[in-house]
Amino acid sequence: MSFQTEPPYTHGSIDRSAVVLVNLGTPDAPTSSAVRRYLKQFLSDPRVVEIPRLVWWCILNLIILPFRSGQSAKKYASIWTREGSPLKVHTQKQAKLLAGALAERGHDGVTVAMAMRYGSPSLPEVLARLKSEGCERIAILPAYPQYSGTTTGSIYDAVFAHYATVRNVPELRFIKQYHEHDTYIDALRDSVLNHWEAHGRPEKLVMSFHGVPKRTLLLGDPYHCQCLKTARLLAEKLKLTKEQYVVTFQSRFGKAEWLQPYTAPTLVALAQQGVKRVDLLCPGFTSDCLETLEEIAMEAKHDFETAGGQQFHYIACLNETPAWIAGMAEIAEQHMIGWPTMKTAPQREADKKAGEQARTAALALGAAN
Ligand SMILES: C=CC1=C(C)c2cc3[nH]c(cc4nc(cc5[nH]c(cc1n2)c(C)c5CCC(=O)O)C(CCC(=O)O)=C4C)c(C)c3C=C
Ligand SMILES: [Fe+2]
Ligand SMILES: [Fe+2]
Repeated sequence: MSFQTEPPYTHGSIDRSAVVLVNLGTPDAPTSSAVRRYLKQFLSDPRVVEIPRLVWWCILNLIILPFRSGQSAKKYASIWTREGSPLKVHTQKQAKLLAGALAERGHDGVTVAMAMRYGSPSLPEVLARLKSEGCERIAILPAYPQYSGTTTGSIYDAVFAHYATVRNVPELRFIKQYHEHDTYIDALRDSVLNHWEAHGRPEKLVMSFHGVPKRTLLLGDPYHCQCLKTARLLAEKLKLTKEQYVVTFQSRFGKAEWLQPYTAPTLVALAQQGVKRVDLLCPGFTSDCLETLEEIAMEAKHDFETAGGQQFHYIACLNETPAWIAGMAEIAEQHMIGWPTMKTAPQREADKKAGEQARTAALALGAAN
């Protein structure tokens, strides 16, 4: 086992801190070949599909990739923007705004980067860049409020795998979950209330989370419980009764049972029961993406209306809303406690001088030897 070549260690160098906002990833283009590349990497992750590897390799390569890549590419094409894939565009903007929010809160010398678990920019390339920029403290901030082994757990795997090749590993902090964090719940509440102020209230609020196989719940994954907690806290902040909202799970993949109730059949049942208007939000997604813009705002809307529903309102994800940017800054800040990111100007000047002195002393020692 050999490690990556380290830059020479220099005494007194000023270490930076970094926050890495990590999202799932998305294809580079809405084409069959780009989607195939993305799906191959994503669906080959044993955290995502827990089927014996050889069996899954055959299913993935012989059935899923040949058929799904083209179908998914058409869906991606329907939501693609001039700037690119919505998931990537939002994550990039969030990272930039988060840097500004941290600076406004008095943090200095904190780099904010964004990375994708699958596709680009990849975690290894971003972590390597941060090292070359002298970031000696890294906080990993997954874009997922609820922990699941399939998402956050997989980000951890990729971070560990990267640093397994590095000799001088930075100090690492991992933000595991923020499903009950006040700033997150408040940001969700604000976006629902803003929507209601502009468009009036629905008969039912549907909170749709991405699904996972039910088996993962039975095997100890906390994701389901965390989704229900988020929903309960949001409902409380909105002062909703149990009859006024419903929690559902979307994006089922394959034939196995996933978390229930499923979103689309629930919407059809509501329409058939005579519910005329539903508002739907996806609290588990912090940025809009294929699963919200196509599967929900287009397909699920169509399902509801075809079954007799009259008004389907999709409430956008938190994206770049100021309340959520401030929320992310607060969450990141709480995980950077003890890091020297809050420095006064005299402290920075003193650090600089101490660094210069240490370098001069190291050079003098080198010359004497
Ligand atoms: C195969 C199993 C899958 C599991 C388990 C899974 C969990 C999971 N996913 C998200 C968030 C997102 N998923 C997205 C797309 C997507 N998800 C799967 C499959 C599983 N997800 C597939 C095959 C796809 C690709 C699209 C398709 O072909 O249907 C996205 C959107 C990506 C984008 O480019 O916009 C997000 C976001 C969570 C939160 C989660 C478990 C909690
Ligand atoms: Fe997914
Ligand atoms: Fe989907």
